[in-house]
Amino acid sequence: MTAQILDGTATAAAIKAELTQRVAALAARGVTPGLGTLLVGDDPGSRWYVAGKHRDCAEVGIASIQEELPGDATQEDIEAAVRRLNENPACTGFIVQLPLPRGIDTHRVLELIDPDKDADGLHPTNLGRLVLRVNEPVTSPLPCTPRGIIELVERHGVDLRGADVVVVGRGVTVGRSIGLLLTRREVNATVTLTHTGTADLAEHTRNADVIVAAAGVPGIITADLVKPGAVVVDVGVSRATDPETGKSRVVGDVDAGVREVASWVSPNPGGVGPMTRAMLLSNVVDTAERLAAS
Ligand SMILES: Nc1nc2c(c(=O)[nH]1)N[C@@H](CN(C=O)c1ccc(C(=O)N[C@@H](CCC(=O)O)C(=O)O)cc1)CN2
Repeated sequence: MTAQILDGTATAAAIKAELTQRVAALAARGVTPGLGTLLVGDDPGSRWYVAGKHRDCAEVGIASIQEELPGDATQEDIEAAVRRLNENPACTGFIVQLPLPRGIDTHRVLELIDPDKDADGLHPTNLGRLVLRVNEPVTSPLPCTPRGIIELVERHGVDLRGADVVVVGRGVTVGRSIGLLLTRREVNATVTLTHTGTADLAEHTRNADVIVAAAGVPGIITADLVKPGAVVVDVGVSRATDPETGKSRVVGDVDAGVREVASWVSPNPGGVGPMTRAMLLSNVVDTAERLAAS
């Protein structure tokens, strides 16, 4: 068996085309959604990611609001910038690009974001809403990567209802939050969360219909850990030097050999990353639509 590809680049492009239509419909009602970003310091990687978010915005017609602070900005400077974005009526939702410089209390900064403007969907209030409102429609921003993973899998025709999903990794952006979405009634999967303290990882993954690999350990998911025909989503982002080109490149958690066993595999890069970006835009458009309807 050679696995089929869960193509995040193509799926994200389709979602962006849908969002372009929704933004045009909002524009016809006099509403322009705006994404704000706060970038602190001059890390080239973070700058590149932020630039990508604004390119995505331009593509679908979302306005861009950019706040930038130098690397020696104080906690107070950063919190003041968050308050400006909270109060800016042109800003429908915003993100604080992570990581923040050493010495900054990141939790304090992130908790200051107005939950209704939390485009990353990771504010404690929004995660708490997902915990508490399990049987109600979601009316708050959703965590982008988990939402992107579910969209990626479902848009390729994979039915998650009743599926046994094993998540590997307990980080906040994926491991901790994805179960909140997968176990909602509209998805109805059963979720096992594994981590570095799991006694026998293989025992869990070998029984899984779907594996979400978000451990950040290159190649941790090898073919012998995968049930034949399972769906494997590669979320891990590590960097390694390519021995042929000498250049740094992204390496995921899923070993190449898994493609011989699985039914579907997400490439990395080109899988979950582009979907996360598309879901950031979706959160902004969803919020703008909710505001326009209220
Ligand atoms: N406030 C946030 N900060 C950070 C986040 C986040 O979601 N919110 N995530 C990362 C960086 N990031 C977005 O900010 C991000 C990383 C990677 C990708 C992506 O599409 N990657 C490509 C591969 C790119 C490469 O080859 O280097 C892919 O997977 O195909 C998008 C966004 C930390 N900070």
